[in-house]
Amino acid sequence: MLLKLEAVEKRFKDKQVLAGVSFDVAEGESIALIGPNGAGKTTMIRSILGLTSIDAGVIERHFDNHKDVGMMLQKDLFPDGLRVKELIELHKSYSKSKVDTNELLKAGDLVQETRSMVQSLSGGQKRRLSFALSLVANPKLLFLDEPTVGMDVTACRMFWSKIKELQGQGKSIFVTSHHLDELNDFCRRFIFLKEGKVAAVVSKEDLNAQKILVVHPAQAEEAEELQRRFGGLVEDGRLYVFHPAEQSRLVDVLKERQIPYEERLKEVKDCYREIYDHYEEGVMQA
Ligand SMILES: Nc1ncnc2c1ncn2[C@@H]1O[C@H](COP(=O)(O)OP(=O)(O)OP(=O)(O)O)[C@@H](O)[C@H]1O
Repeated sequence: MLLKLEAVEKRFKDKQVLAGVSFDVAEGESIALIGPNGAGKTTMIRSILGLTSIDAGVIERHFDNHKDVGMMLQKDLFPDGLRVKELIELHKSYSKSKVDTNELLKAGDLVQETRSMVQSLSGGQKRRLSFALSLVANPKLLFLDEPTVGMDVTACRMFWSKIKELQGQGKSIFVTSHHLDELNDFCRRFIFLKEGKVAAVVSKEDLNAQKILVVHPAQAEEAEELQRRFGGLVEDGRLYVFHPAEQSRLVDVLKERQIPYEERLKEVKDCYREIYDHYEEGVMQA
């Protein structure tokens, strides 16, 4: 066990952000922390890292915060007046790291930017530099808070391929992102936060064992009528039905009425729909 949270609470003035959060993380696990804006994901990461105090509960850390942890926080804050390679070497000197600078430049896809001034980098390049810096100490545990914000498609692909390589080396990854497809592909366990509590913990195995039924009626009214009878969520004229018993009852009706539908494996975004009653990529509000 690498990390264990028990009944963790955090309040900002009269706002209860974490209201009794418990879960644990094993060595080598890749965990996604999911929730709408303001759900408390960053607060939880900052609490785990000891960057913010908690009001109640226990956080057991079976790792050394200085030696074992790499992190990409939401804001990329770098000192002025340094070139990319100089900043990497400065970080290496802090942690007495023996990791090859060229490997770090490659991990952040920054070989072309080696001599660029850090403040002249684009938003996506700064994110990639943060990622390279998170790997300086060859950490066994990585905290990545919305790592791919600002990265283009190629950079995202390279980033996740590097994450896969790190997973293969047995590193533990703890990541938040609003891009649920990325999390779906790369994480093994998904923790959903709602109203300060863990609303659900879902494993990849759980997802692979569950189906979702998506109904495409010609008329929105028909989707709503079916929702009243069989439950689920109507979104963009489609009906998503989550519960197996309701799904099989509904399929009979769909066949009878010749309404098109698809059955597919459940994905992280379907869990999001089920838990928060809505899902729209990139526009997730609490
Ligand atoms: N330092 C602070 N002082 C007061 N309130 C804060 C502070 N930090 C966070 N909050 C509040 O706590 C709540 C949770 O914020 P947090 O940043 O943890 O959410 P999040 O899930 O990471 O959101 P996002 O997806 O937008 O990054 C928000 O209502 C936020 O306004």
